[in-house]
Amino acid sequence: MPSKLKKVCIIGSGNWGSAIAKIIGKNVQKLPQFDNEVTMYVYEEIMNGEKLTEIINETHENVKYLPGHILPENVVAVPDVVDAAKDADFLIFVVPHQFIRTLCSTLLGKIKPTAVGLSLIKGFDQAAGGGIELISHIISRHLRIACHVLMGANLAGEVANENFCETTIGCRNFRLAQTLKDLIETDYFRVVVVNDEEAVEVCGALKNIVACGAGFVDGLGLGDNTKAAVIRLGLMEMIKFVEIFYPGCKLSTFFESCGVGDLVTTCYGGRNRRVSEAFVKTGKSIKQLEDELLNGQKLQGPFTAEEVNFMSKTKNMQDKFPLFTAIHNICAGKLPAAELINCIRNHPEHMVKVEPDESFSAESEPAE
Ligand SMILES: NC(=O)c1ccc[n+]([C@@H]2O[C@H](COP(=O)([O-])OP(=O)(O)OC[C@H]3O[C@@H](n4cnc5c(N)ncnc54)[C@H](O)[C@@H]3O)[C@@H](O)[C@H]2O)c1
Ligand SMILES: O=P(O)(O)OC[C@H](O)CO
Repeated sequence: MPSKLKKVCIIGSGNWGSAIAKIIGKNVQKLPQFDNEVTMYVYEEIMNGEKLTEIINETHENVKYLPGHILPENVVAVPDVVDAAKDADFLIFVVPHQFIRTLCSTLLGKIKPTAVGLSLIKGFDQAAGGGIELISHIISRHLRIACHVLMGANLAGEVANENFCETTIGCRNFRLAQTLKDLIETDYFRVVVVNDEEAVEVCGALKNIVACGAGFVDGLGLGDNTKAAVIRLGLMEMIKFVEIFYPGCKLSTFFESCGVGDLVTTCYGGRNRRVSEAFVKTGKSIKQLEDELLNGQKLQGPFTAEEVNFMSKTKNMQDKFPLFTAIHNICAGKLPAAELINCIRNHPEHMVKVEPDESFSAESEPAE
């Protein structure tokens, strides 16, 4: 008789995938409704002549993407994504966004039709017709399963160190919300669940563009006031983006960990910031720096900036997103980084915002 215990598969084993595997691996051991074994799809690589999956299963350490942290022994590395996912009731998607379509094609028809997805992937993909598509929507559409999201101020290394932080789950299904929270939450990793799924996911994707801007500011040596301006204008463009393309989302979502929280952490401690700073200081390309500095980890910001720019250009809306546009042009080598501030100096957010009511006009006109 098949087991009634719920099985979890983590699709991805990079820096964040491995950190979340550490949490989920421990949590399932405490939750009676879950099977003890957690499968983790590992994109196979050879490290010093040995397969990464074999190293992980023998030493319980992902020596390439999360060295120095021991994963629970019930997390089993599997090199074939179908083998890893086929029996799972919960699929945790945590690969760099550029790989999601291929993985979905491989998984189509090979997973449980009742499986539930949770995407931790920060990014978008281009949609036909000049727009963007949310990663959770790509997963839902391709695999015909529900897919919720988790985004937050969560630098993987700090989470793996068990330093306190918060995260946001976007889930409209009330019953599932509690199960997902139980699966993810620990005493150092606190989860807030909101039902504003799209806004949570858009925040997670767009903050990576802002992080590149913060890195350019650091590379140019402009200091913390300028960085604060980039963070604030970035937040305003994130809100504008959601207002235009995902109407009905809530402003309050931007005050969750997925919003301002993630903007702060990513603009000070993230990989997008670090590579963007080096881009200004060294003059090397983003791709070259990604290869040199990240040891196989992937950047999401420059890709996302390109995707968002493609959409705003197609829809003739570049003037609504001057910061996102400038960051894309700098990443693409079309604009010198030093031009960043000139591009945002006259940002629409700097317009006078006081309404011309009676009291305003009376006080502002000098008396005759
Ligand atoms: N690292 C973080 O601090 C962090 C925190 C929160 C969210 N995220 C998000 O999580 C997602 C995954 O990031 P990450 O940090 O775990 O990954 P990562 O940057 O460490 O990426 C490397 C991963 O990509 C895999 N890979 C390489 N080529 C592949 C291919 N062709 N097909 C499939 N996989 C391939 C590698 O094996 C490795 O597992 C991203 O969207 C990221 O924005 C990351
Ligand atoms: O290192 P980054 O720039 O990919 O950011 C990592 C996380 O998204 C921070 O929450």
